[in-house]
Amino acid sequence: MATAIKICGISSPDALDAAIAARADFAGFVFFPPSPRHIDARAAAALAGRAGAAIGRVGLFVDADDGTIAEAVRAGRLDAVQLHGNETPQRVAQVKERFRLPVWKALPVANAEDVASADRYREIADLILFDAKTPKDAALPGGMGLRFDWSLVAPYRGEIGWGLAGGLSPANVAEAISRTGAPLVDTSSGVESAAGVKDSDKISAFCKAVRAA
Ligand SMILES: O=C(O)c1ccccc1NCC(=O)[C@H](O)[C@H](O)COP(=O)(O)O
Repeated sequence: MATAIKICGISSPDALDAAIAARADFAGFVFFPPSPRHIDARAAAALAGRAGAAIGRVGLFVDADDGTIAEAVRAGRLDAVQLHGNETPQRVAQVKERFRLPVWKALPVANAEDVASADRYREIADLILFDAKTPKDAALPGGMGLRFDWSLVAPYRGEIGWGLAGGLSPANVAEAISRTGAPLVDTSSGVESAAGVKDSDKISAFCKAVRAA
């Protein structure tokens, strides 16, 4: 089966157009003000209108309240909600019940126990996104271009879908897929020219590399 592609942190029409032209499956919209990729509801609405049905829209939140998620779901016409903070299985279940959308739970990975913790979200989350664990004093809990030891997820046989994130780029994504068998890959800073600035050529190269893998 083809590996699905998510380009996270889309915040401009050019980046959105590049992701669609490169036939990425999902555009990630970041609703987290400290991020250089943060967009507000107005920008999300404009991007959603431009995207139409050409690409799936995943809203990324970090320990957000229902009001924040509701506004973004409406404005960005989101197809899925990605929870990238310390959300418990109970909180994931609440968000799923309240918004009636697929919920992706990001899990920070530094060791085998972190991967095993995905089991807590079984029958609750729709997809687990394994991402690199950021240092305690990091500015952001994701989107830092850090990768983790891919051999940790290679044995993962969870019952729900999963994806791989963290430091993926056009140069390493083929190797990441061949070493992990990830059904979905997610990148952000690996397709940027500066923090928060997506590079259309890198988006195109990333998607080509995934399809060639
Ligand atoms: O991208 C952000 O700014 C961000 C902020 C807060 C939480 C998560 C964030 N990004 C999460 C993603 O989905 C990224 O694609 C993932 O962490 C991989 O990022 P990168 O290592 O830069 O490819």
